[in-house]
Amino acid sequence: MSDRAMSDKPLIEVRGLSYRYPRRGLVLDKVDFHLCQGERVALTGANGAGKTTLLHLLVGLKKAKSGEIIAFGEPRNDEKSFIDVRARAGFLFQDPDDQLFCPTVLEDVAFGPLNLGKSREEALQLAMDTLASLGMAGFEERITHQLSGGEKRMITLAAVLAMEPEVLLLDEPSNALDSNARQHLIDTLQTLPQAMIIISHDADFLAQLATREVTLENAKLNPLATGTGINVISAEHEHA
Ligand SMILES: Nc1ncnc2c1ncn2[C@@H]1O[C@H](COP(=O)(O)OP(=O)(O)OP(=O)(O)O)[C@@H](O)[C@H]1O
Repeated sequence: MSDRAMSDKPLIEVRGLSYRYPRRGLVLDKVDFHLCQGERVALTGANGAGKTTLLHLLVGLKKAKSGEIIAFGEPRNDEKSFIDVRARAGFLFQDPDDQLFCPTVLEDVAFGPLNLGKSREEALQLAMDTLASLGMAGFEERITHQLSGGEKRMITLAAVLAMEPEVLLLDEPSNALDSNARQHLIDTLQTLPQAMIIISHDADFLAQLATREVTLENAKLNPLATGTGINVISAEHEHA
């Protein structure tokens, strides 16, 4: 089945996207990409290849030098239009400390839903339910900045999922997780309905999750893996 067969209309589509940092060569050179319903796309490439930069561009945290971003059916090119994208695409940052800023875990996880207009009661319930679904019940009153790296990673995932996003953008989600937590994360992500882009250097993690793989090399995005050789899951099979 072709990549597009899951849905006629991609949730996110990028055409000819280019980006360069000041005084640097192109980190992305006319990149084309699409994410459709039902897909879990592995985004791979060497350190510094531009993977995080691409995800930042998709949600407007950086502004492309040229090219188009169409998200949820609309062209996105100014800050106002990207606010809507960020409400609908849950971004798990590479460093949990960039994402956690409230005193307690419960406040951190409830922050997103509150910000999206839920009542305090609804947001707190959603936060508690999400924490429980990730095996993190009991962490509600913990002081966020005192958590271990792996605990912070799971709390940031809860904070993202509590916003009930349509798409997940996960930047190295298995970093800092022990083998039990990592397997629990894999099991959780396998059950989620959202389409997702997963950046990871963990080939086994991707092999258990990804329905296809794209890789960044020399600023170009290629549809086939050159390095990891992960065995991708057939989206057709998964969603039959
Ligand atoms: N603010 C910045 N100014 C200049 N160069 C930057 C900046 N941020 C990132 N870069 C450079 O851009 C390149 C791409 O960075 P990016 O973080 O997107 O890579 P990555 O593929 O996610 O890497 P990793 O796998 O190591 O996380 C790297 O060479 C990085 O050093």
